[in-house]
Amino acid sequence: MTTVELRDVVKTFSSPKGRITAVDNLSFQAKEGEVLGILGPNGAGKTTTLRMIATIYKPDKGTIRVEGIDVLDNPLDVRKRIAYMPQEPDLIPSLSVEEHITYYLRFRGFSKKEAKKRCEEALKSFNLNDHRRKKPFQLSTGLKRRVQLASVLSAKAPVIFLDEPTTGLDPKSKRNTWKLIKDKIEDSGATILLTSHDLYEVEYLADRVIIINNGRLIAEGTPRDLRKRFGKTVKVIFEDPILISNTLMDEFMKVDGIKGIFQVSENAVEIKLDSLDRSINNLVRILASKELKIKDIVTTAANFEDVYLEIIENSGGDMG
Ligand SMILES: Nc1ncnc2c1ncn2[C@@H]1O[C@H](COP(=O)(O)OP(=O)(O)OP(=O)(O)O)[C@@H](O)[C@H]1O
Repeated sequence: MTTVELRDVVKTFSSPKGRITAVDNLSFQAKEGEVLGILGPNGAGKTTTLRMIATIYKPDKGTIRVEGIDVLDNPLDVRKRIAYMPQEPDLIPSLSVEEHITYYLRFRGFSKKEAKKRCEEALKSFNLNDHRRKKPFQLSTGLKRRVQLASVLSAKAPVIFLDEPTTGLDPKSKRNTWKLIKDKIEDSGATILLTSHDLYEVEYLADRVIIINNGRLIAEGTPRDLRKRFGKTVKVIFEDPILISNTLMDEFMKVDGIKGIFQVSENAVEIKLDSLDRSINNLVRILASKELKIKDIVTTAANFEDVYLEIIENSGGDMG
């Protein structure tokens, strides 16, 4: 079932330089139980989009629905369906861990009894029992994040925003937090909208990603699909050792679609193509014409970060 749906959404702001189009005819959907990564350089329009879904901003044009409810028709009902974990750990300094979780659940509309019960469950399942009476100043950044996650996830909202959930964490705490998020959201059934500049995080957590630049959707798919679609480097392994002389290099570089050639071992080269679909035939043709004995041609696994940067670059956009 579709939980979040945006159709042709436009949002403009006035600025000293005139009107800025922050979100430009954006359409996308997120399904129940899906983790949707929202990627894009600084200023791409991610926060504005999330704020419109959360009914903080009103779209100028287009429709946004959360569980079928239009954000303009019934903003309060939409808000009730969304739990938000902000970028900065926003724990209230005077509250202990257990007070914070209970307070958050009370604020989300749970009765005192239900909030207490859910808090106990959260303390147990997020391994926070030993820290339950500590105040934020006694907690590491990783633990503060865990308290935030415990609060947000125990509210059982159908839509959860995770805004840069591991910013400021060291690599080990980051990995622990990713694992925790993955474990806890797996059977929550919630739709998670995840924004992050950490491409490894997104690849690990997201089922699907959308990439936004200048307010527009420029790519959409699973991280794996995008890697396949945009990863354009092939490794050619020859039967015999080969030396890529300058003359041979020039000949390769003249072929339509070949953007670079690098010797990676005595019998292998990596070749960067401008499109895997279109250019592979030209590559095979030139290799055949040289009578080089080929052992194997493999698409090298493009790293998701390279793929992302390439997508942004191809969209003609500013890199942030
Ligand atoms: N309240 C506002 N008033 C005026 N302009 C705004 C406002 N909010 C955002 N903008 C502008 O809209 C554009 C999109 O900004 P937005 O914050 O949505 O980008 P973002 O993708 O979230 O960036 P980041 O990754 O840096 O958080 C930017 O040009 C920004 O300056």
